[in-house]
Amino acid sequence: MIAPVISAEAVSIRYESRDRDSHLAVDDVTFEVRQGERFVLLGPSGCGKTSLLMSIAGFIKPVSGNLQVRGKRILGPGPDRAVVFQDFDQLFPWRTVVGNLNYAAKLALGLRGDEARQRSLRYLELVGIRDAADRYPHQLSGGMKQRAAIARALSVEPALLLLDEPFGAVDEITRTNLQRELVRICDSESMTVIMVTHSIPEAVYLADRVMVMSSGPGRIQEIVDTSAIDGFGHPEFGSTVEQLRLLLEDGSTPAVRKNAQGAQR
Ligand SMILES: Nc1ncnc2c1ncn2[C@@H]1O[C@H](COP(=O)(O)OP(=O)(O)OP(=O)(O)O)[C@@H](O)[C@H]1O
Repeated sequence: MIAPVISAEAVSIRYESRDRDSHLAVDDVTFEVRQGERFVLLGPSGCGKTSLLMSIAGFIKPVSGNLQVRGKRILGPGPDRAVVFQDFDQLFPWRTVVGNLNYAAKLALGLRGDEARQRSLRYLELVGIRDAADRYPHQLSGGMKQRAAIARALSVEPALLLLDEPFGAVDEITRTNLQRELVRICDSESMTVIMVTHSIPEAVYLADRVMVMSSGPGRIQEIVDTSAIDGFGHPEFGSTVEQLRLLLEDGSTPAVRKNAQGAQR
């Protein structure tokens, strides 16, 4: 049997600090993410979504539990996992925007010269900043930097893409384009995505499954199957958004609980 792309078993994350007691951010979380799946983490601010994503990226070590990528324990970051952070400053400041993408194409795909540049420009076009290709990161707005980081991550077509609220700073039209493009690329490349968002409609649109977390410390509340909903116009789109909203607000609703149980595949 093929190992899941990500397997988290009883994972807990704790922050230690000198000036206050240690803080349990994520408590005993167990889930799996399969090949080609888009798995979205949804929950109130501070429930540990970013911490969990960063531990999958290999930047944070859980205090207990077992976290594996394709059956191997995660010991640190790796080229199999591309990350787009919330932070705007993710690009190399000494390279132009297209230079940043070219460098990634060289490292990840072995592309150079015109082949790399043409590919990079295609992805910049996709996120709507083709005209800024030859600018340096400090010459871009926050939203443009974020789009460049997304273009760079998508352009190397990683096996696992980790996205932390990637579309928060972009305008509505670009956001819709990026969402659509993400779905297209994931489907055509069978790319696996784990994504944090605060937007319930975005979660329902993008996800195959939504993991709803509760806070204090972060635990899994429900894992809801949304894979049948293939667009904003799907007849169950609105009701699923509403169900997730209620789930976030006050724990659970019977309808969502029933769906979620079916979804625990
Ligand atoms: N470096 C750190 N040191 C100490 N505590 C931290 C650190 N990073 C996060 N925390 C705490 O861990 C908890 C989870 O934080 P995290 O950023 O993972 O939550 P989140 O769900 O991603 O929040 P948001 O939606 O606001 O981004 C919070 O209580 C936060 O204050």
